[in-house]
Amino acid sequence: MIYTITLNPALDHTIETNGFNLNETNYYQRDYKKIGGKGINTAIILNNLNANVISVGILGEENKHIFIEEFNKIGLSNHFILNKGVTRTNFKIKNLAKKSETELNGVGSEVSKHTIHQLLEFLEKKIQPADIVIASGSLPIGINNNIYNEIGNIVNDKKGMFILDTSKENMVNGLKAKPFLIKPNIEEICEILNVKFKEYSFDEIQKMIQQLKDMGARNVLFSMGSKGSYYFSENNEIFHTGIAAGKLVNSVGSGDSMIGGFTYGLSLNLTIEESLQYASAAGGATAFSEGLGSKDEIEKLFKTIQVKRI
Ligand SMILES: Nc1ncnc2c1ncn2[C@@H]1O[C@H](COP(=O)(O)OP(=O)(O)O)[C@@H](O)[C@H]1O
Ligand SMILES: O=P(O)(O)OC[C@H]1O[C@](O)(COP(=O)(O)O)[C@@H](O)[C@@H]1O
Repeated sequence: MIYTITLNPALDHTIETNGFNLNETNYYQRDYKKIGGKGINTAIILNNLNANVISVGILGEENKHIFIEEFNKIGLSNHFILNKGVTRTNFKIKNLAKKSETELNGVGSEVSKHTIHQLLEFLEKKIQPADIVIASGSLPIGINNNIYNEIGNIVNDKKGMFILDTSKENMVNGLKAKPFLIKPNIEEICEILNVKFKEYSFDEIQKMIQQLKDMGARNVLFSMGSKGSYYFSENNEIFHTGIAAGKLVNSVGSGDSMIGGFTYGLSLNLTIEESLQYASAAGGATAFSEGLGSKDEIEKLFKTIQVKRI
């Protein structure tokens, strides 16, 4: 079984505008809302690919129905602990003229100790050897930044495989549980290592990846948006994966989809090259649609992805 954990889900509200000026009244052309949050996005991709996945996490009582209705519609198994208040809305402002995306994410309602305790109890009871557990995203107020370390330790005790996708101190602490995989982009690597966010040479990147491994990461999938990705394995192999060709529609969720595609390959015991092809195909399929990539699109793009051992 694959579990995805989303402690801070979001309703993603995309606003498309031909441009706007700060401190003025502006009008936008179109908007749409999708359920989101990193683990939920990854679970939807895995569900689209017909993998055995359960989406787990915390939802605000007040707008839970929006998520539950969508889970039921797409047939996604789920187990969410309900918390007082509302699940946050994250605004994604797409400037069509400038081809730029600006994100304004909510911090989320405060989560009670009892809620998080219930979630940890559920994981303790359910996780079996060889299960894959993917924990992703930021933390709402009230949750200790050591939580991904705690979850990782539960997964390790149960002999499962732990995958972690988060940032800053949540990642620094989570790395102590030695996750099988992390998938940072350059901005996240800079935040974790506390260095300036800028362009780095490949040699510098390799040193930064080694630092992440020294902190606990076993394998690192370094994603670079439309420049593809590098996979640095625990056996010191390096693979470069190219991207699918297509028209960018909305890249929100591409990173989460990439983790979904890669995990799909892992769950089927595919080769590392094939898993990387699924990772890039899923990321691309999502980038080329308003929501998340469909099975048909991912399978179609899969065949076009080049993976090269460096
Ligand atoms: N415009 C794009 N065209 C094709 N593939 C893309 C595009 N944007 C993202 N992807 C795919 O999705 C992966 C993850 O995207 P990325 O933007 O790096 O993630 P994140 O949102 O976590 O920073 C990329 O490595 C690539 O394979
Ligand atoms: O939990 P965080 O880090 O605040 O991020 C949540 C946001 O990230 C997303 O999961 C998208 O993430 P990616 O674009 O990195 O795949 C959105 O659905 C959501 O709004």
